[in-house]
Amino acid sequence: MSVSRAFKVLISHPQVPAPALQLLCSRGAETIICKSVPPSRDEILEKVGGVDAILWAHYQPLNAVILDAAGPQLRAVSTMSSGIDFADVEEFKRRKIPLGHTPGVVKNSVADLAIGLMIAAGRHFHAGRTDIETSQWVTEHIDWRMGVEIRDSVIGFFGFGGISQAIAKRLQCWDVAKILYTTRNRKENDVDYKAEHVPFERLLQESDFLVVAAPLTSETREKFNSKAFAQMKGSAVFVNVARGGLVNQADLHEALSSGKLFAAGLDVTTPEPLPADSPILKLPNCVVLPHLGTQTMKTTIEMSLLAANNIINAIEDKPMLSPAY
Ligand SMILES: O=C(O)C(=O)CO
Repeated sequence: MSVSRAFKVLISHPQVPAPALQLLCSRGAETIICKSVPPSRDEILEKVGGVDAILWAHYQPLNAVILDAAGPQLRAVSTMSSGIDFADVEEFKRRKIPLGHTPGVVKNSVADLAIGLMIAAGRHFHAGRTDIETSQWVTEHIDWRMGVEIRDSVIGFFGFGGISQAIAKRLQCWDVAKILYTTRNRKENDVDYKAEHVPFERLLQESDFLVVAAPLTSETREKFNSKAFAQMKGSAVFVNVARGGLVNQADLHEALSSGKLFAAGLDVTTPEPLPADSPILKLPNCVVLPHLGTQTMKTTIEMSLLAANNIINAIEDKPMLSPAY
């Protein structure tokens, strides 16, 4: 079924995959595509006036300034992301503008990457590479670069949404000792993953691998700070695939450099991009990636299609497939 009249959609980034643009066009959309990479706020503000919908394909602030510039006819916005900490959700609610996002389709690629970080951090990928580059390859030492294994480990999740569940699903055949998670409320489907809902303190104290995969909110900001790291095992591996803001990075640096924490794997940092001289990059026991969680073509196409379908539904006065509020 096609919508009854043509509608205009601002595409905030020129590299949004073609299938999403084709889908929108097949449903009567005129797409107005921004050309700048990285996206230019000036270009967005110049082109957004009068559009019916916006496909927001990056992490810049999505706030009243954009909504004002778009105008009162705006009927739908969807991000191409799971996290929406860059969007002023209260402003969308106040204006009753539907806002969509794409959590359901990011989980698999982020889960793969999280397991990669658990292993990369637990098994010294970063330090091992540096050892080769600095001719410190000393295999004759039996205790050289001893790592920790996922097998027989307690895996803890802070947040137990789609990403954590996708990781837990993958780990079912890794012979883990136990899966724990902390969320505000117990998840009914935790039995599917043999996962136990525990208070935050227990999660900290018992996890051998602690994976952060929760939204950044005022409640979760810097939840992982010196007080939290002090309660974790000295042999623990800390992994963050959510947002850098959940972690006090200076406190994490201190915990890693003082040996209070064994290792960390980070796909997200504060700030992003991380400056090349950031102290966290100098730590041998910290693997840092430049926010690559969803960087596969398969997932990027799925995200763009879900964002396009969110917009089409809202324009057709139907609920978005994946509403953010
Ligand atoms: O989709 C998101 O919000 C991500 O940050 C994926 O890494």
